Amino acid sequence: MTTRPPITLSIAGTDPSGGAGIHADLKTFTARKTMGTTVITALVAQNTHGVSRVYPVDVDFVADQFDSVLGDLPVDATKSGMLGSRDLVELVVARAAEGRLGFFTVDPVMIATSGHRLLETDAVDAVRTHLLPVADLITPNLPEAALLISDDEPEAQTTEAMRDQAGRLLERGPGAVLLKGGHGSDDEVIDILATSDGQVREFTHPRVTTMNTHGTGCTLSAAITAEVAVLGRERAAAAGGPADPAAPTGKDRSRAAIGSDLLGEAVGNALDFLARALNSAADWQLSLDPEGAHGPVDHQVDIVRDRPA
Ligand SMILES: Nc1ncnc2c1ncn2[C@@H]1O[C@H](COP(=O)(O)OP(=O)(O)O)[C@@H](O)[C@H]1O
Ligand SMILES: Cc1ncc(COP(=O)(O)O)c(N)n1
Repeated sequence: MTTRPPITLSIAGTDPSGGAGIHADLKTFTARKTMGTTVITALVAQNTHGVSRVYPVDVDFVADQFDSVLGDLPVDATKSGMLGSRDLVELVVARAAEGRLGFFTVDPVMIATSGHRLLETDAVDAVRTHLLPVADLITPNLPEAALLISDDEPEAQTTEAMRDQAGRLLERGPGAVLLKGGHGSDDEVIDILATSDGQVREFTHPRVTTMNTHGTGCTLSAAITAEVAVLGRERAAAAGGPADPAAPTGKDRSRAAIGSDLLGEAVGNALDFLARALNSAADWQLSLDPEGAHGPVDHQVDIVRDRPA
């Protein structure tokens, strides 16, 4: 009998300094016990001080990367991060519609914490109208949620307003919305998960006092994606079902297989992992020029280091 680990895919841009984007995603996929694969959308020169330049990858080469991964490997769950342009958003929508991405998390990355635009303005509408409906889960932060509702929607300032916006985003067609409250300033961070079966869950964590929050959104969406892959395969094995169905896993199929209880468990596990990673790196000073630097979280927090730091 052959076996295989859960397989995850990240569609995103790079971060050579290792804290965000594809780099954060692959580390997280590994830390959360899946085999990570990637489709790279843009090469980004960035570090803990911000983005200096974006070098977009040609659409046809992104398509070739999709063919390489999806033509060969049975992907259990996928996340998208930085897509950059409208053409790339449309390509990802087309690939999602083919039904080989497994459970599909969309992190609607628009602007880096440092303020640099990572999604062209004319691509926002394609995300709203075409990408959201093919997602099983979207994970906007407070400014992204407002912009995905409309150009003049204000950012939510209260938990009630977050619940309301999560509900309105569900109307755009994703299977679930995790509205992240990391951009607030309260002592507690509240994240709201609303699913299309009408359930709403609130997750609360103490705010960690740290400058090292670069890549938290990437890490969280990758961790949720990995958890869904792991839990989904565990459930399928426990139910005696085929681990690798011959038919593609279409949108309806992955939504049906991943109920809101499993998704709630996956989000809870992923947020706990992120809290450990944030706490572990809270006092890190990595940059040669620490003033104003936003360092990464500790993706390795659960992996024993056998040498002194
Ligand atoms: N200082 C912090 N303390 C605790 N959790 C945080 C902190 N900053 C971010 N998080 C967690 O990381 C998640 C993603 O962060 P957020 O800033 O909302 O998104 P993004 O990185 O996409 O802008 C939040 O939902 C929250 O759970
Ligand atoms: C390639 C890439 N994707 C996403 C982010 C957002 O991360 P953050 O909001 O923490 O800067 C980033 N900086 N770079």
